[in-house]
Amino acid sequence: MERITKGEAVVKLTDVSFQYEEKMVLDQVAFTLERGDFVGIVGPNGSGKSTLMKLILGLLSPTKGTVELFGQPLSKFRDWSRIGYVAQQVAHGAGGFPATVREVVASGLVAKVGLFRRLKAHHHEKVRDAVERVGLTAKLDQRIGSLSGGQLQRVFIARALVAEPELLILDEPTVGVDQESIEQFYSLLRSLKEENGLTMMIVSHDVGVMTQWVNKVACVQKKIHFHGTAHEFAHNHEQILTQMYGDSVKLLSHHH
Ligand SMILES: Nc1ncnc2c1ncn2[C@@H]1O[C@H](COP(=O)(O)OP(=O)(O)OP(=O)(O)O)[C@@H](O)[C@H]1O
Repeated sequence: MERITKGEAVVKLTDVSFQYEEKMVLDQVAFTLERGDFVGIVGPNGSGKSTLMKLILGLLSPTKGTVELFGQPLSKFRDWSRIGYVAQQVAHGAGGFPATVREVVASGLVAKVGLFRRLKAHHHEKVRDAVERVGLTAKLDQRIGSLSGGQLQRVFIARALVAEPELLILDEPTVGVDQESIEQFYSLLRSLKEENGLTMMIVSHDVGVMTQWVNKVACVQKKIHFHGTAHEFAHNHEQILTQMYGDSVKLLSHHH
């Protein structure tokens, strides 16, 4: 598998518009994610963040414009194991589900192994390795219902990493995680990114914390209102957020 070198586009959206029936959700969006980026996506409720992710994951097709993944048009892209996805979780929604950490993480190999194939020894090795990378080796055979919100999120990260993706996409992964664990969570993401040479994209409403850990920020509300370094965002965030959210920007100020 040819790995793209730093600076090249892992994701490229050109002039992308998307509408659900009559409703225009994204309007002529240009967006590039370069290899090695850790991008935080910011925007109010209903501003099109999840839609942007679904377009990148191939779950939706643009009404207009083109999406390219690893230099290939979406229609030709096949190797989805290059992209890991951590879906939005309902807090502790998986609590009653009687699967162990090992089983949940192994389910991340479906794209590689096939749904009904038996896992081989080297697959079990990958599962143990992914669990170790998120620091949950001691919980390998515990049921996920017994874990805290923060631990559960790490299980989902391990599941997304087990197939060794190059791009990891996370949709509001800190919902249901307590404030103290959120910092640990971002710290883990950053070290996973560095150790594995990952490109990452994260949507989160905890803007104040998130923007301290990412290196780029993109603000989405139908269009891309801002796309730059986290440093540039930090210097202009009041202006950028007021433009998007109005007065509620004050809600964020206690983080700074
Ligand atoms: N399947 C659908 N059919 C019709 N409209 C939809 C559908 N999914 C989303 N929408 C609408 O599209 C808009 C953008 O939704 P999207 O989920 O992308 O926003 P978001 O920024 O991720 O929001 P949130 O922060 O609340 O998760 C919203 O107005 C939403 O109501």
